[in-house]
Amino acid sequence: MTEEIKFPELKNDIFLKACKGEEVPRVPVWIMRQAGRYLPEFKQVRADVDFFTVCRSPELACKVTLQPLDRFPLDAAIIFSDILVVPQAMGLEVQMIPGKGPHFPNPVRDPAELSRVEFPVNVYEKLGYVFDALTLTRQRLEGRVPLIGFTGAPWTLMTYCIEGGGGSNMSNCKTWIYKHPQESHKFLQMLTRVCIDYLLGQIKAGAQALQVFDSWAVELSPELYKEFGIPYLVQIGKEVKAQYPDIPLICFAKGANYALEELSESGAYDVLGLDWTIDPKTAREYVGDRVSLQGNLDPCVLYAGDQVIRQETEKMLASFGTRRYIANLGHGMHPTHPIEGPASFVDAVHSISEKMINKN
Ligand SMILES: Cc1c2[nH]c(c1CCC(=O)O)Cc1[nH]c(c(CCC(=O)O)c1C)Cc1[nH]c(c(CCC(=O)O)c1C)Cc1[nH]c(c(C)c1CCC(=O)O)C2
Repeated sequence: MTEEIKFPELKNDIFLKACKGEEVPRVPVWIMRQAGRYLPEFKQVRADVDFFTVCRSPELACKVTLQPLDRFPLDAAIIFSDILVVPQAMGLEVQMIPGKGPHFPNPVRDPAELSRVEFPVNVYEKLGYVFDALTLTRQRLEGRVPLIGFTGAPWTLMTYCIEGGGGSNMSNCKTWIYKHPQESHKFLQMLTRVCIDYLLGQIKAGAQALQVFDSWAVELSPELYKEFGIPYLVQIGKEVKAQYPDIPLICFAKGANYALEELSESGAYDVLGLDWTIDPKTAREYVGDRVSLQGNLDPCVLYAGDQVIRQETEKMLASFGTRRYIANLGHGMHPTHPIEGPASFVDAVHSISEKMINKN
């Protein structure tokens, strides 16, 4: 194992403090997909370079990670990459088709094809470029804010591997679940192992917090998610925590509001992310004081102009309160969002929450 890398001292730790439920002078805010196509400077980088080439070039990945931070006073950076680098590391081809999204030319349609999936994976060999991007970015951040690493959750990754892309009704993947439950568990367990090694590598490379994205949790019934989703999320959180108890772990299981209670009781995560389909007070009732919450402004609010953004942000803050809370959207930025949207949102979170905290 390599020696621990030396990094610049952290100057803004309010995001890390909120993850652990400590007091903060204002509510921290970052935005899912804060680097992306709504930024002209991102589009400029992408004009000449393919999406996964950006991911594989530490200099470029670092550059686009820092772009939103140079525009907005965000309280955390998230490394520029994609959840689909994990299937790539397992030998599956993934293309990013402009205007359409990810595409697997040869999805794993049948359990007999599991032999095509490379396992075990040496993440240092296959995903070393992500680790290099994290180390470089943490250096270049100069301690401005903490750096978040991430992975897709096993269930969400499995849906892409089997369906070959988004936008389907998950019929192939659900056929696996219903018809081949054992093989489904086998595939999920393989993905879980790689996710754990990948997250541990990200911490060693400089990630100061980690988020697990289960973007397609919403596709499973509560009963199926309990069997095919939650246990793997818990395994990931527990194994990473066993080695790095101080690194905050965030779980964003989009649409699985019914899972909040169980996830909060598992002890595997410090923070649970919410989309906009749940009222903050209801979410807090489910999770008690066991975890911090993150979210959950409807991304479409960012189309509505400064006044509406401030009004909706104020309502959101009033409902979450300022403790054990990280402001974010309920899902990622859209490519069509106006650039003024995040500016108003970030400023509203900071100024309104600061007033709320000073009143107390
Ligand atoms: C499901 C998922 C993916 N990727 C990711 C998820 C989970 C989060 C979510 O649910 O949104 C995660 C992701 N993808 C990207 C990041 C970067 C970090 C950030 O700024 O948040 C993160 C955290 C960059 C990206 N990943 C992608 C882009 C846009 C593609 C481009 O630049 O051409 C970016 C900036 C492409 C991508 N990658 C993926 C899809 C479905 C798409 C197409 C979406 C679209 O076109 O809007 C898979």
